[in-house]
Amino acid sequence: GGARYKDPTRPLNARIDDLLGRMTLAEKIGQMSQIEREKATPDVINKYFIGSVLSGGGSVPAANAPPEAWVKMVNDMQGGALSTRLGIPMLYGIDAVHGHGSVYKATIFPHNIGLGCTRDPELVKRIGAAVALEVRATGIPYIFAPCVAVCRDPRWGRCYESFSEHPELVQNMTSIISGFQGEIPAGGRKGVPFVASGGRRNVAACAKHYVGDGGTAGGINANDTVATFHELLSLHMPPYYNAVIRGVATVMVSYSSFNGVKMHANHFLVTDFLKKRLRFRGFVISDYQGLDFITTPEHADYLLSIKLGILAGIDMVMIPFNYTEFIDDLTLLVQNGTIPMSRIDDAVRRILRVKFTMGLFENPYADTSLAGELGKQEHRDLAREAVRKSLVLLKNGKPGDKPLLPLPKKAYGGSILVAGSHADDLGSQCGGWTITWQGFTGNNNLTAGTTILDGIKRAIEPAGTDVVYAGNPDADFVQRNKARFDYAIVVVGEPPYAETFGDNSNLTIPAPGPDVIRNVCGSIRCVVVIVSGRQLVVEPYLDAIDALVAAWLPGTEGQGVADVLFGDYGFTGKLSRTWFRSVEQLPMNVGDAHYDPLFPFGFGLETQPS
Ligand SMILES: OC[C@@H]1[C@@H](O)[C@H](O)[C@@H](O)c2nc(-c3ccccc3)cn21
Repeated sequence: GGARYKDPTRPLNARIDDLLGRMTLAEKIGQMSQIEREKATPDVINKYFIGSVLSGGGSVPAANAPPEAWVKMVNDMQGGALSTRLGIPMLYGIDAVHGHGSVYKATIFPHNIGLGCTRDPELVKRIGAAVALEVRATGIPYIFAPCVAVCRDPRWGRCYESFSEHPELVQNMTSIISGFQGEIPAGGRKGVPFVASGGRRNVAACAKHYVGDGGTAGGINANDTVATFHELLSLHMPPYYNAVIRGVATVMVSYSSFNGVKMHANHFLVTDFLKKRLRFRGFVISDYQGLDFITTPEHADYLLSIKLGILAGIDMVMIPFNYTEFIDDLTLLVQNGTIPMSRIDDAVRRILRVKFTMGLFENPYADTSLAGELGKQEHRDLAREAVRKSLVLLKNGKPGDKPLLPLPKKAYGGSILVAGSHADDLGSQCGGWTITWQGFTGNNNLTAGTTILDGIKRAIEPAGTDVVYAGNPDADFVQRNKARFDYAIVVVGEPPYAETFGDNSNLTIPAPGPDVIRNVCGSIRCVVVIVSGRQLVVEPYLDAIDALVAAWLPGTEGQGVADVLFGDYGFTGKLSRTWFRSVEQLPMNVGDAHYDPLFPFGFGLETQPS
């Protein structure tokens, strides 16, 4: 009958050995190449034996593309791969880091900083399973998630992608991997790549960014993590222990350096530690142009970059555009003996192991049968539950006052005031990695969701109470009207950002937030809700504020904020990060010898459902 590797009844390693033994160098190097979808025509995939394709942030087949369009795009590319001599299926990857963020009408869940505040690994696992279904709805089998960074400095632009500053909390949240990929069956082998259900309702995951991405000096993105090996192992490595045991299929290398050595060129940490000591058996993927950035300036010596990266132990390269240069240079390096064939074979073996294990050979094509999973109400309800559990109540009533929260749903003075830009801004409440790489602001129809203001209006009992919204009320407006309002809800915060665009050394609430707080809270009992990717400077305003809530980046289900503000549910969230008094204290993390926080790690007031 057909070639042994095509026979799913044969042992995994027999299939790998049979296929590897048939492959030319060009076919092997093709498997190690991941290109951007803009370049990935069926012909290019066929001609260069391309093994993987990605969507970078915001790279979509069309604006507001429905699931069917995604499925068609992925399947057309797959046709190019399956028509090669050996018919090895290609693997399509995308960043689904808080839901299927690039896709129109996907459910957008709270970013990881908020999920860490839920302290609920089971909830987070359920989120992983829901995200996997929404990703599969679009025909995609692989995601560049979860980020398991241990962010040690909130000045880092990616701190919201980190579950916590505390390694143990991040370790607990690796349960999301078992949601994405499926749970290893009882008695099943741990520590080997695992994707359940024959790759129909689960996706291959990616623990990132290996290692120490959250520990860079000053929180400067992609910079240098200066630490002892012991500090690295105790602070940044622990989530990878859990990820490997849970069968994570892939690991992505960090742009950052460890004590001045680029992680993308770090043979000791990638090969000796991750592959040998931790016995990681999946494949290691570079970050986007990660090889180019090994040199300064980037791409200054691509042959050297490839040599260092591949010899360090990188198996798949997120090139992602100039694939002919990569393929030609790697071919040259193998043919002149710089890179031994054994290294190439190890890389290809790992890639094939993941593709066989996840059922990609048996199910290379997607279908539209799961289209209804995208943005399904059950997933939105799950996201709303996550929003409720992620909010942290930091203050509830001034000294001597009775608590302000939960708020009454009726205002006996006739009105309540909602103020602040972030009350009515779906894009800002979602944050980065939403529809585009950097995210968006406003309520345009770029995706579907419920703003915090929408949620407040639905919670308020219609009769006899009107909700007045003012994005940026001045002192005069408040003075003239304050008697009308029983209380005010002030929602301020950060604009969306991603990666280096989020690096920030002052962490002040962006204007006009502080003015809105002062104008409103100076005259009306107020609860301030902060929508942000991290802790911000609040101490100067704290005395004027009656109640303070950290909402992080809640995503599309803004209703969850109203649920706890109005007491349908109690506040239960606990800080996943230390809330500093001032940025001069940073970095300052739980366990530090000198620890003088405004609100400590683990802090969170509770309220009872009313
Ligand atoms: O989207 C793919 C990966 C993602 O998985 C990584 O977490 C992230 O570090 C990343 N940055 C870029 C990227 C950075 C600058 C310009 C263009 C793209 C691309 N990517």
